[in-house]
Amino acid sequence: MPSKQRKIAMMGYRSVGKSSLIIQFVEGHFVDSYDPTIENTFTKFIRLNSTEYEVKLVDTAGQDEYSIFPLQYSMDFHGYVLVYSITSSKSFQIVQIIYDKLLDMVGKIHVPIVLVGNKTDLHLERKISTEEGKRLAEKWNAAFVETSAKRNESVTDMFHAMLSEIERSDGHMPEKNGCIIS
Ligand SMILES: Nc1nc2c(ncn2[C@@H]2O[C@H](COP(=O)(O)OP(=O)(O)OP(=O)(O)O)[C@@H](O)[C@H]2O)c(=O)[nH]1
Repeated sequence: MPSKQRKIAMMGYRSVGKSSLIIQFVEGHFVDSYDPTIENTFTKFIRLNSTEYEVKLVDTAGQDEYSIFPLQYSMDFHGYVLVYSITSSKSFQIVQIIYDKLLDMVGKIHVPIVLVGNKTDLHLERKISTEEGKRLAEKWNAAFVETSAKRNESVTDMFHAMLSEIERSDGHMPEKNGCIIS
């Protein structure tokens, strides 16, 4: 069987770790330096639940409250990973603004989304509790994962959760009562 093609956008405030999560997942290492992204696309083949996927991950430029939702990300995407850093309240606000704009632009009631709280290794600097993240994901009917790109914690789970959300919205998986990995 040919592999299923999936196109996923990574969105969120600046410096929350979008590129680091993708690079950890695709290349298996952590980049300590910070190089702001304009746009990059990565491809990875994954086997999950006996299905072969060709996953295209689009790493987008960090957004803020003033950014206009880029039109090109409202079409042809199967799912969205919305990332904040658990050390940044601002990034948690921004992810909610991005969500509202995304729903307006896509024009569908349900969009497959995984909410990701990254940088769990920085627990002494934590500003957003796991509970707050979970509550927001429940409100959106999205999956929720806390990750550390640095320590490679739950990074694979997070991308698998994204593929499962997409299958679910295609009607290929049972309805869930909140998919939470933390
Ligand atoms: N401690 C820690 N640092 C991280 C983690 N993930 C990313 N970083 C660091 O955070 C900084 C920003 O990471 P990026 O992956 O470039 O963030 P980004 O969201 O792609 O940034 P933009 O391109 O500006 O949107 C870098 O210095 C990373 O090394 C993590 O899990 N833990």
